[in-house]
Amino acid sequence: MGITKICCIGAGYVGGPTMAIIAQKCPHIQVTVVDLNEERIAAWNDADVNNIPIYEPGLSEIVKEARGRNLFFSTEVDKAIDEAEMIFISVNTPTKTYGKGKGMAADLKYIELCARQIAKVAKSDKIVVEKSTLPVRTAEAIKSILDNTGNGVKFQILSNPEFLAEGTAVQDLLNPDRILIGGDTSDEGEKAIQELVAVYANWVPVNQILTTNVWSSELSKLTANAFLAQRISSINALSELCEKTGADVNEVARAIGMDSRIGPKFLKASVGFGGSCFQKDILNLVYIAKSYGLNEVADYWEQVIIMNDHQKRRFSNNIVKTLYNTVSDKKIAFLGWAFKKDTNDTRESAAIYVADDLISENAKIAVYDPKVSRKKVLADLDYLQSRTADENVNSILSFDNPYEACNKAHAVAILTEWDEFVTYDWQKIYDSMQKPAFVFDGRNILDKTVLEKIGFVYQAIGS
Ligand SMILES: NC(=O)C1=CN([C@@H]2O[C@H](COP(=O)(O)OP(=O)(O)OC[C@H]3O[C@@H](n4cnc5c(N)ncnc54)[C@H](O)[C@@H]3O)[C@@H](O)[C@H]2O)C=CC1
Ligand SMILES: O=C(O)[C@H]1O[C@H](OP(=O)(O)OP(=O)(O)OC[C@H]2O[C@@H](n3ccc(=O)[nH]c3=O)[C@H](O)[C@@H]2O)[C@H](O)[C@@H](O)[C@@H]1O
Repeated sequence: MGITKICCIGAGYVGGPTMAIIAQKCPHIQVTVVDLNEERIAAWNDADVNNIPIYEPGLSEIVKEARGRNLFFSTEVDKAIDEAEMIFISVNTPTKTYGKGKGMAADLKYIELCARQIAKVAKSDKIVVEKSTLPVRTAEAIKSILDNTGNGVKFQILSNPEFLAEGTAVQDLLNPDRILIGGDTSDEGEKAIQELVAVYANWVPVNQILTTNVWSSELSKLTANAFLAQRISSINALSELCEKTGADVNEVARAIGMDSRIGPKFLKASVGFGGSCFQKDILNLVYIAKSYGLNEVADYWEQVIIMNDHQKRRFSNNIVKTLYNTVSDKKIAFLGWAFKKDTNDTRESAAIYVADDLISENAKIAVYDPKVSRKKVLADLDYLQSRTADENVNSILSFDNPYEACNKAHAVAILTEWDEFVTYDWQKIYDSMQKPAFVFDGRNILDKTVLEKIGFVYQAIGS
């Protein structure tokens, strides 16, 4: 038969880019991305594609090509559900902030709302695809809602987790390492799996499309994120030991990464990993393990988060200690606020926690990030509820120009690895700063020899 109409619920960091690529690669399929957030949909529809709500290299060009042809953004959720043969659920699944599992379990209220809405609206058979990252066995709950509250139409539920990383979303979607599709092992389930395989096969080699049972697929997503984050916490744990022993973590990472069994990726020591998913997904994994009574399994994975929190705190403590045990009323310039380069996303960024610690010590934080607004920085700090919004406003200075951010600062802290930071005129920055001028490089991107020659006191992670 072949799918001709797709709907995606959730126009966020995953739904938007993923559907843009499907639309680009499958001109014969009409793709409608819906969201309750009117402002977000309006931004996706902005006549100037540079104003789409998500910054990803290469994305605006693809949206420009497909939008209005076979890619649509809308707030008419019911209409899009009704028309589509295949519905992707790509809504947020944050950590619960209330009730049972607070601070650990995934909050599935948005997922359940989607399932209920699909059940209410659907008049013809649908394939429902879990694109959001979900706890293992969520498909069971979705199926129960669809089958028991629907209009008697038949639903097939597939799990199709997304592995894209922000900042490289377009490339990751165009050339994925693999596409994972989990489904029911019945004949109908197999048929649904093949419908989704056929969509991806428009650009992904079929031998890279992996099909599994639905539980393996759901659990593989949490497992992949746990393994990736674990590598960062492992190298960050060693960075502290390097600082004590005279070893250099970059050299250690290079040496172990050349072992083909270990491999070179995800071994970059840093101020700590951020992003909307690593922490949330590991906490979710820990919660699931605990709920089955697997306490050793839970403790094992929880250590990845404990180490990451330690790494962020260690960075801020070191700034205070090095600046003669007080940062009160001192201007500390933050280069970078996003959780990694090439994205405007700040969720769980290490910068937020480091700034929070320093503001508690009465520091003034001067922020420059090429893609993050002052509004976002303040919202991130307010969310922590460490102090009043007014106090945050008084503690954060925002700049559109990095040289002004660093002017008269006591220290510069690198929080994000934006490429442009390396190209700055560091002599000019040095000349404008208070002396001694300190640089705390939370991303190990600057050249120690060059900076020390200029006169900086330079400290990196793990050396
Ligand atoms: N951000 C990332 O890089 C990745 C995220 N994921 C997973 O994908 C899922 C989505 O993540 P993001 O796109 O980052 O989230 P997001 O927060 O950027 O987007 C989710 C969107 O869903 C909308 N929404 C929520 N409930 C809705 C409803 N009932 N009807 C219509 N719209 C609704 C929200 O308004 C929001 O715009 C999460 O489960 C996440 O773990 C997976 C891989 C990568
Ligand atoms: O489920 C998700 O949301 C996604 O989570 C991560 O992607 P993302 O968080 O966008 O970005 P990463 O490149 O993984 O970086 C995460 C954090 O780790 C940090 N990091 C990464 C690599 C490294 O070696 N060291 C390090 O500190 C980054 O700076 C960043 O703060 C995964 O890489 C994706 O495969 C996954 O789809």
